[in-house]
Amino acid sequence: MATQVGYVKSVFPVATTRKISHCQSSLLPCRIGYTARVSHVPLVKKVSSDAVRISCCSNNARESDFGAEKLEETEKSYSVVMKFGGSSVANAVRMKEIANLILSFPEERPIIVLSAMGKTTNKLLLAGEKAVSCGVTNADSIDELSDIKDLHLRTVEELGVDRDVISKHLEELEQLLKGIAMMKELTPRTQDYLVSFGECMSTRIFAAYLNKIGVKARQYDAFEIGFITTDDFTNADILEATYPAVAKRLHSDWVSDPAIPIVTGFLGKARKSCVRTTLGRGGSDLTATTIGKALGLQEIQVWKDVDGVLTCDPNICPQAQPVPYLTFDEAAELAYFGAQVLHPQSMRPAREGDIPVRVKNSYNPKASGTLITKTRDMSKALLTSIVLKRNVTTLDIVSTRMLGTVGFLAKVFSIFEDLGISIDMVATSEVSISLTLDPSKLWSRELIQQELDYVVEELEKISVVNLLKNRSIISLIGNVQMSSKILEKAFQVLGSLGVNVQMISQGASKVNISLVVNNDEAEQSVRTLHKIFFESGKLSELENESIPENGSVRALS
Ligand SMILES: Nc1ncnc2c1ncn2[C@@H]1O[C@H](COP(=O)(O)OP(=O)(O)O)[C@@H](O)[C@H]1O
Ligand SMILES: N[C@@H](CC(=O)OP(=O)(O)O)C(=O)O
Repeated sequence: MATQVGYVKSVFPVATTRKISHCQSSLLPCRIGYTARVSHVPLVKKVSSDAVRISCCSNNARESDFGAEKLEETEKSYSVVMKFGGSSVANAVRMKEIANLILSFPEERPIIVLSAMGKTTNKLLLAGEKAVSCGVTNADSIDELSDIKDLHLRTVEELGVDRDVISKHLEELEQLLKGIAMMKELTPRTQDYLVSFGECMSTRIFAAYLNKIGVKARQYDAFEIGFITTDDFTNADILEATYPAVAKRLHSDWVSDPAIPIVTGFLGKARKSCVRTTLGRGGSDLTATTIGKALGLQEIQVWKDVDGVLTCDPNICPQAQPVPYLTFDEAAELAYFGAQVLHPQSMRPAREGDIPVRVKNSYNPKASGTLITKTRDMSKALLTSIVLKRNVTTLDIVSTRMLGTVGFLAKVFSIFEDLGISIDMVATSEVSISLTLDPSKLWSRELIQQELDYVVEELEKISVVNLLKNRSIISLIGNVQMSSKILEKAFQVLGSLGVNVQMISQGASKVNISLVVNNDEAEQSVRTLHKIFFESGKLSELENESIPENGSVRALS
């Protein structure tokens, strides 16, 4: 395609060197009234008073090709989004530390995303369950409500901010629990409304504290600034309309009255019913990456209570080590297959916007953490991380009719589609399919036993079905180009433990090999695999290829 040079009346507030890939279409906020030099651009279309859509059809165009002629420092908008999880803002002391941490990066122009304080979300869920249960007639008797009130009022007091910033929320929360106790009804929709109080209060307290110490901050409820989601309460998906809406709102506020935005994580607004939704547990990570993509920021930072993404869940393997670099694909597989450290959907916006994600430890900011990017040097990589997903159900579906039959797989999958049950892993042969069902999607649904019975009933019309519960998926995240080496070692380890692998699948993502084993054998298997791959020498990298002999595997187990 021939290079074209044109001029539009706009300025991009975000100065990045992000590469715009071939024929990618980006919606970027800009300010009207400035002249920007635009090259390689066959199509520039104004879509609102302060945004243009650029369709770029050049292989090598970079965002800097679209830079403003004169972009003053003061005109630059945000550079980074920093998300702090519940453990990072658990009390007044932690909030003060987080404020200092933010201020220790004076060169950044951050947007802050916060989760609810400490275990507040769990307590709100428990309070809801108690309110709806028999025997509870009044919210006053729910201990979790008292704990939530104590924590938030104590924090306000210790930070020296006005308790008015949350007093209305605490009153409303009590009223809501009274209503639930009276009606004995707690729908997923009400549950989302109930848990939203956590983030609404943490952000108000923190914004008030920053203002008190002289740092201008502004609180935002995500459901008021354009986070539009599906109406799937408790696990809503972010809709495309979110990106321009959020960018427009945050950007125009910055232009008219600059202040650090403090945004509620985890929350959105249902497109159809217009009420509050939540993005699934741990959803504040997704809020952060959505903001990162919406504003085309330089970096997305998620601050946790561990030194980054680790080689394994530290609760299973206390020796787990931080992984310095990951690709979006690796991080997404790791999150999807059960590593609590990242929300399963959170990598999607970052990958689409090609924005680096840095996972850092708010308790140990000096630790370098994990940097997640589109690509990394995989030439020496073997294994990156081991992930365990427990309580998985597997189905073995055997049909003699599958041999040479058209449409058998389609029929099987349509049965799951009709019921909205998602499948994690699939392995097929000429006459059989084995698959695993996602436990988080499965067991949170009330009708599940009936639904499973129905699935089996439907499948039995065309096959012989064997349903097996209490299984676990061990996912080996790494360089699947080296799958023979990884599997050779993994099977040596599992064989020495007497563990029978019931199913194996190597996904198209090229970064994940998943193995199904019994629940009661899973943790020991993961611990031993971790010892062999990560603790005995550097087997996780190809540089040092000396694989221990069988004997040493046994010795370690
Ligand atoms: N592979 C892993 N790497 C890092 N942490 C993990 C991993 N698997 C599980 N975890 C757990 O995830 C926790 C951090 O995630 P989370 O609690 O959601 O953080 P936050 O609430 O700060 O966002 C860690 O404390 C750790 O126990
Ligand atoms: N507070 C919500 C959302 C969240 O992201 O929390 P955290 O960042 O603490 O995992 C939850 O507990 O699920």
